[in-house]
Amino acid sequence: MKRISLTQYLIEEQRLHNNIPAELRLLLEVVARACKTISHAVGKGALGEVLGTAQSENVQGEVQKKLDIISNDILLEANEWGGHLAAMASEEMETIHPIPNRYPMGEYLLLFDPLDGSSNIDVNVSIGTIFSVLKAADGMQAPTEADFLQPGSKQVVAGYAVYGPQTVLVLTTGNGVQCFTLDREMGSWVMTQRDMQIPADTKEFAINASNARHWHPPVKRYVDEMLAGTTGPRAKDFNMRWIASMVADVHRILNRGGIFMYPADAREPDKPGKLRLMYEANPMAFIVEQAGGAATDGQQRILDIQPEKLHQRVPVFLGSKNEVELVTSYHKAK
Ligand SMILES: O=P(O)(O)OC[C@H]1O[C@](O)(COP(=O)(O)O)[C@@H](O)[C@@H]1O
Ligand SMILES: [Mg+2]
Ligand SMILES: [Mg+2]
Repeated sequence: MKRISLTQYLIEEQRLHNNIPAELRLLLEVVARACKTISHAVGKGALGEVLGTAQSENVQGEVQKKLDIISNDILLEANEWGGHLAAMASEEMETIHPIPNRYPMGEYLLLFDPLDGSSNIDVNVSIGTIFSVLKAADGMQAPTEADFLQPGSKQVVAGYAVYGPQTVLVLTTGNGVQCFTLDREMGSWVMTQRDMQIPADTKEFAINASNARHWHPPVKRYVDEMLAGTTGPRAKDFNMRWIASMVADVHRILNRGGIFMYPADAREPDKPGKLRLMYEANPMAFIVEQAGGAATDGQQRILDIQPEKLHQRVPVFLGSKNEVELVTSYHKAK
C-alpha cells in the first residue's frame, strides 16, 4: 500500500481540491507536531515524572494533572512560534492567549482541550488532545474572547489525537474524516484510514451510568429501553462501553458505530452536563457529522449553538445517526 503522509494529504487538499490555504496547512502541521510531542511525554509516564496531580486548579475548578499543564504548554509554545494564528483558547486557561508580537495578525483562532480523559492518565488508559480551528475576523486588531464565540458550523478544521496502544490523529477539513497513525520509528503521521464512516445503526451505547439517578426523563427512557433488550420496545440487545476519555469513546464510534452521551442532569442546572462546547462538543460534532453521524444537545444540532461564553458546558449526544435522532426526539416529545 502506498504510504501517504499527513503532509502529502494536506498538500493534496490544498492543491488538488483547493480545500485549505497554505497557511492553514502549516498551522495543522504545527498542531500535529505538538501532538507528537505530547504523545512522547505521555509514553514516558512515570519515567518522565509526568504522572500525578499538580498543585493547581483550572478555571472550571477541576484539580489539574501534571500532564494537563505539560500538554497545554506544549501546544502554546509550538503554536506561538509556528502557526498562522491570532490567538488561542484552552480548556485549561481562564481567558484567551493572543499571539505576542505578531504582525501582520494571523488569520486563525485555535481552541484546544490539551489533555482529554485526565482521570485516565495515571492508570495508563487511552487519553488524547482535541482541537478546533476558527477563522479570525478580517482586519482584526486585538483578539478578544468575543472573537471566539462563533457557532461550531464555522469551524474550518477539527481534530483529535488519541494516545493509546497506537497514537492516532483524526482530522477533518470539511472534506470527510481521515485517520493518521504515528509511525514512532520514522516520527511521521501515515494515513491509515480514508473517509471514515459511522454506521447509521448501532447496538452499542456509552454513558456514565453512575449518574442514572440524576438523569432527566428523556435520557432515562432512552437508556431503559435499550437495557430492556430483545423483549423490550427496541427488540434487540445493546452492549455498553464507557472509557471516560471522550477521545477514545468517539474513536471507537468512528470505527464501529455507537452513541455517546453526556447529558445535562438534575444537578447544577447552570452547568448543563460536563463537556465543554468550544473544546470538546464542537470539534467532535464536526468530525462526527463529516463521518455521516449526528450530534445534538438533545434539542438542536450542536454545530448550530451560538456560544455565549468560552467555557460554556453543553449536553452531548453524538454518533450513529438513527440513535442520535431517536434520543433527540424523546427530548422534543417531553
Ligand atoms: O468521569 P466522568 O464523569 O465519567 O466523565 C468522563 C468525561 O470527562 C472527560 O474526561 C472530560 O475531559 P477532561 O479530562 O478534558 O476534563 C471526558 O473525556 C469524558 O468523556
Ligand atoms: Mg476533555
Ligand atoms: Mg482536558
